[in-house]
Order: sequence, then structure tokens, then C-alpha cells
Amino acid sequence: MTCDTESVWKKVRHGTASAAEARADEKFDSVDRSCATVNPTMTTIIDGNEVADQIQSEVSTCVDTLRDDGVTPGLATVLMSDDGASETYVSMKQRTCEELGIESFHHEIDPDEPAEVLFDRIDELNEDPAVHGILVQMPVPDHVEKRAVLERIDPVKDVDGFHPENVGKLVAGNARYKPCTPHGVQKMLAAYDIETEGRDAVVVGRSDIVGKPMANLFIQRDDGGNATTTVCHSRTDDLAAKTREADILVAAAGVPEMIDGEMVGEGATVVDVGINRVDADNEKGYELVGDVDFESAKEKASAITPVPGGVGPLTIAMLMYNTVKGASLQSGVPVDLP
Ligand SMILES: Nc1nc(=O)c2c([nH]1)NC[C@@H]1CN(c3ccc(C(=O)N[C@@H](CCC(=O)O)C(=O)O)cc3)C=[N+]21
Repeated sequence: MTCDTESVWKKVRHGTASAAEARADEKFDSVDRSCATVNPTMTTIIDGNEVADQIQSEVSTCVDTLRDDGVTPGLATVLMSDDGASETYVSMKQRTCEELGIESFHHEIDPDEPAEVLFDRIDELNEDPAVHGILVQMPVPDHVEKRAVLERIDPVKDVDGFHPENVGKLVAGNARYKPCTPHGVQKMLAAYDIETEGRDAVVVGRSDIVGKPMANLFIQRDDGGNATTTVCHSRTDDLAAKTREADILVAAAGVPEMIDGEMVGEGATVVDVGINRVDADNEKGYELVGDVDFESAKEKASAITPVPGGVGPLTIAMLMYNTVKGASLQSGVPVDLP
């Protein structure tokens, strides 16, 4: 077996190999000189729980700072759904609040109630000085207009960052609240020293809550940004040709295991935002799978996030971060958020 690291670098210098290929190769080279073949065991499995714990401990310090000044950060969650997954996620958010000393106020509204009931509740929470952040768990019932819900929340308390004022500020490069999931992805890449600047980022999915803000963060002139960014979606021709070019591939289409190893370039970082419950023969009756076929993608990737234990925990950590930021903005007590 011969080692072809030198030849890959030559190709990079001549513009015929991507930087990701070279980086992957360099990594193999640093461990094993006989690196002609890809060693799948070299893939870094990104630990979302560990990154989330780190962020939460920093957020917790900020909570202490606020409390020393007489301010207890408060997050209101509103659930208007009977969906089991939504209930699980809301209770996880409440539990994390408790761990960090953030007060949580939970509100449930019967999904058969008219939209006005939800709007009235949002109005009350907008007025409540103990509430610094308001999260209305999505999805809301069909008879409730999602857009109207997002616009009803006071933008200063909109810790999801979904209100058009906050979307505008984000796009303008002056974010108030970065949306939790894409912000979490940035934190995760930073924690693993995965550079975005100058690299090709490909986002699959154009949702308002993940795809669009993720792409916006990737193109900002900022840490975690400066990436050359492509947004793909259900109408994209030859999706695999696009995804294979990615140095950083973010799968956020909401389609179980749609991104397989064939669609991943050698040495890419693969970030799986999908959280899909699929039927399974276990006591829960379901299992969680991402938008990425983990086993085949892992063979190609230099780093990959699992589901569960990947992006999900970061979403919650960044919600706590935004709630503390909200408490600071609304009280005028400064905090030192990471
Ligand atoms: N207004 C609003 N804001 C949201 O942020 C929001 C929302 N609506 N609606 C639903 C989605 C979904 N979401 C998740 C957050 C954490 C995990 C998470 O931590 N998952 C764990 C596993 C959880 C399990 O075991 O079921 C993991 O991936 O390791 C999952 C999903 C936030 N969402």
C-alpha cells in the first residue's frame, strides 16, 4: 500500500482536489502513514450532549449573575397540541430550565379551542414582567395561523427568533435572538474546531426554523460564517451532485434517512438536524432517526452528528441561552454569554 497524501496535496495546489479531501487525508496521515485506504474508524462522532452541557454550564453562570441582581430569568412554554413528541420536547425544555435556575411557566391550551384563546394567552405573557421568553411549541393546529402566532409574540421575548422583526435583524447581520437549532449547529462546529470560513456549506431544506436561518448564519461575516453556501430543497435538480460538493453538509429536510453515503463527499462534516419518529418493535413503539443514513454516511464523513444525541440537545441549550439573553436585555443587567 502506498500513501498518497502528497498526491492529494498536489491536486489541491492544482485545484483538482477539494480542501476537505486534503484535510481528511491529512488526518489519516497524522495517525497512520499507510493511508491509501479510508479508515472508517477515524470518523469523529460529534457528541451533542457534551457540547450542550458545556454551553449550559456557561449559561448557568449567567443565571447566577442575573439572580445576584434580583432578576430570575423566566421562560413561558405554550403547548396547543395532543402530539406526544411535542409534549416530550416541551417537558425536556422545562426540565432544563429547572436545572439551570430558570423559572418555567407552562401553559396548555386545548387544540380544539379557537385561535383567540392562544392569542389572548400570548398577550398576557407579553405583559408579564416575570416572563422574558415565550415559546409557542410548533406545530399549532391547522385552524390557527402560524404566521399570526409568530407575529403576536413581543419580539423582545421571541426567544425562538421566528418573529419577522427578529428574522430581519438576523438577515441584516444584527441578530437579537439567533434561532436555536442553527445557532446550536454553529456552536457544535466551533466546539470541534470545524472551520466554516471559505468552505462549501450545503443546507438541505429551506424551512423558516432551520434551513433559511442556517444559510443566513453561514453567510454572515462572522465566526461560524463566511462559508460559501448552497440551499437545496425538494425542487433541486440532481441533489446528490450538490451534496457531494459539501465540506459541511446540513440535513434539515424532515425526510427520514434521505441522505446516504453516496450523497456525502469524502471527508465532509455531516450535521443531521432531522428528528423523525419511525415505528419500531420496542416498548416505546417508535425509534428516532435523522435525515441522514448514519451508517453509510459515517463511512465517508470525517465528522458526523448522531440522532439522538446530536443537534437536539443543542437546540435546548440555545433556547436557554436566548432566555438568559432576553432576561438581560429586558432587565438591563449585563451578562457575559459565550
Ligand atoms: N417553537 C418551537 N421551538 C422549537 O425549538 C421547537 C418547536 N417549536 N417544535 C418542535 C421542535 C423540535 N425540537 C426539539 C428540541 C430538542 C430535541 C432533543 O433534544 N432531542 C433529543 C432526543 C429526544 C427524544 O428522545 O425524543 C436528541 O436528539 O438527542 C428534539 C426536538 C424543538 N422544536
